[in-house]
This record gives sequence, structure tokens and C-alpha cells, in this order.
Amino acid sequence: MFKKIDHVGIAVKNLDESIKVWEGLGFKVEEVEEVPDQKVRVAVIRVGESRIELLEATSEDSPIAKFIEKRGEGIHHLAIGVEDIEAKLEELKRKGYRLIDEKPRIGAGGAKIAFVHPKSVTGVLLELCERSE
Ligand SMILES: C[C@@H](C(=O)O)C(=O)SCCNC(=O)CCNC(=O)[C@H](O)C(C)(C)COP(=O)(O)OP(=O)(O)OC[C@H]1O[C@@H](n2cnc3c(N)ncnc32)[C@H](O)[C@@H]1OP(=O)(O)O
Ligand SMILES: [Co+2]
Repeated sequence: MFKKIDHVGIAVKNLDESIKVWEGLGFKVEEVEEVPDQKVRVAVIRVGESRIELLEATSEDSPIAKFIEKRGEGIHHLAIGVEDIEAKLEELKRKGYRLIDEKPRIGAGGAKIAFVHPKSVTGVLLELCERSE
């Protein structure tokens, strides 16, 4: 059911500056994409079969803006690749996990994504991610 660690999301204040930092480390940003539904701009770095997502808020009410206000920059979420996101959501709902998204939404790269509340996952914001690749 779980395919791989799809990506780690990192909340940053300024995407362009953060890209310089991460590329200085030797990483390569593959693409930068805005995801209006999530009020974020994302820089995607591939690392083997996984990705790092640098996330900048595109509005004051973005979840990233609120996160940074409260906790500063840093690791924001863990995304796991799944075969069938609807089936997984059903299962977790049945088991009593607190779902932020009952139905998947469209995320970066057109993936189907859904979040599970950190209060249900030992303090980790968990993202389920189904890609058609
Ligand atoms: C581009 C796309 C993609 O991959 O394709 C993305 O990733 S979009 C990535 C951006 N989109 C998202 O994050 C969407 C899902 N996130 C959300 O719906 C929200 O951010 C929530 C996770 C529900 C938190 O929102 P809320 O308004 O409740 O904020 P809050 O500060 O009151 O947080 C409530 C409690 O959760 C904790 N909390 C908040 N954000 C957290 C995080 N990222 N990791 C771990 N804990 C977190 C807070 O410390 C607080 O705990 P205490 O009460 O103990 O202090
Ligand atoms: Co993500």
C-alpha cells in the first residue's frame, strides 16, 4: 500500500533565497510551481526516488505562513506515496484518525494529496500522495 517516502515538505520564508541555500548544498531544483489551492509556491528537488519540497506562503492565511509565524522555518510535513489514496483515507477514517482532507485534492505535479492531522500522527503532519507516474 505504501510505495515510498514521496517528499519532505520544508516551510521557508523566502523561496528564492532558500533555493540558493539548497542549490549551494549541491541539490538541484527541478521545477517551481504555484499551488493556489494550498496557497503555496513550491520548489521541487529530486533526491533519488524521493523529493524535497521547499514551500513558501502565497498569502497571509496560507498554512505555511501560520506555521512559520508559530514555529519558524523548518520541516513541515512528511508525504508518503500510496497506491490508492481513496482506499487509504477510508481505512484511516474507519480507524479513527483525524483527516484534514476526507477527499483528495490536487497538489504539486498534479498528484492526488490528502493530509492527516498531526494530533493523530504523533505530532507529524502526514500527507498521503498518489502519483500517476
Ligand atoms: C504542495 C502540496 C503538495 O505536496 O502537493 C503541499 O504539500 S501543500 C502544504 C501546505 N498545506 C497544508 O499544510 C494543508 C494541511 N495543513 C492544515 O490543514 C493546517 O496547517 C493544520 C495542520 C490543520 C494546522 O492548522 P491550524 O490552523 O490548526 O494551526 P495551529 O497552529 O492551530 O495547529 C494546531 C496544532 O497542530 C500543530 N501543528 C500545526 N501545523 C503542524 C505541522 N506542520 N506539523 C506538526 N504539528 C503542526 C500546532 O502546533 C498545534 O498544536 P498545539 O496546539 O499542540 O500547539
Ligand atoms: Co507536500
